[in-house]
Amino acid sequence: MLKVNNLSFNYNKSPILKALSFNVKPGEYLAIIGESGSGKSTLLKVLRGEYDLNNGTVFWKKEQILGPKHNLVIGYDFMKYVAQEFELEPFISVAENIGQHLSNFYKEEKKERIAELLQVVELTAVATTKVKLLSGGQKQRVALARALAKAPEILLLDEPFSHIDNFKKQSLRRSIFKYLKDKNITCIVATHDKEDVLGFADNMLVLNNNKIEAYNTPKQLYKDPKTALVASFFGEFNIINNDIFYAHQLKIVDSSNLKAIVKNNYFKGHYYLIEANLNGENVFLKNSKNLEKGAIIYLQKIKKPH
Ligand SMILES: Nc1ncnc2c1ncn2[C@@H]1O[C@H](COP(=O)(O)OP(=O)(O)OP(=O)(O)O)[C@@H](O)[C@H]1O
Repeated sequence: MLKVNNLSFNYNKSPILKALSFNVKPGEYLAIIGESGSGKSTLLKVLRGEYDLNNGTVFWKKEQILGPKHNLVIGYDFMKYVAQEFELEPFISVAENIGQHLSNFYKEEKKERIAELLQVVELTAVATTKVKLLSGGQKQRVALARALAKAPEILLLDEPFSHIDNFKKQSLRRSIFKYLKDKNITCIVATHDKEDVLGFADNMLVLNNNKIEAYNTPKQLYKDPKTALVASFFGEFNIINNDIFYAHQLKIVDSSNLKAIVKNNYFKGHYYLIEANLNGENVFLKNSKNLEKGAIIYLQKIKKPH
């Protein structure tokens, strides 16, 4: 179990993380979300021992994670971290980068391990290509495979799919998260993208104002977002009479006391997102057809989220 107890951290005077406490079980996937600058990357770095804490403790099983004041070399062997800027060796091949820290003593095992990881990150076709010739997204996948090479107990990932194109992203996510579950690797991922979370993460931690604003399963937070920040992670939402409603929870009806004027239509594929003005406030709803600007519509809240 990763046990984070009362963790506080500042780079200088102003606090970045204040009194955070949470646990992550072996094999669990915890997603860290929050606005840009909320401290997601900082939290990952602190968890790997890159900085000394101002207060609190972090333990993995019986071992305390400590910062540079206590360790000559930053980091721990059982934990791997993939930063937003991944550091690879540009002049050697993809396979060589992945196997860089694997022992040459067991040549056959090393070869098999590299082949397995190339498959997980879907890079078998470029195994012998020099890394400097790869795209940003391919490099990101090499960094992921390299972090997995020595089978860490915990993996810390900062925006792991941010450089990867939409065609590849979904299959890659499924492949990576399945691999991590199969191998019981604990995983903490900082992300902006709900697609990294929904269907994969066991729990979600929302950082805001230096603190944990919400911590629960993605399903629970989706069904009952207590704050606008949590709701905004999942999609367009509205606050009507102090209640939060997603865009799909507003329906157009023949008449109601929620009278709105259509301002804009956005084509979204299988639906249109309609922006309308309701008593001076912007509201968003989903509709199968686009609507004329200026049209008067009546809305009904179709489902209370909780
Ligand atoms: N090395 C540093 N020294 C001083 N301040 C820093 C340092 N790194 C980050 N910060 C500050 O700490 C705060 C949190 O930054 P952090 O990168 O952890 O946020 P984040 O949530 O990961 O953001 P993003 O989603 O944009 O990556 C920001 O205000 C940032 O300016």
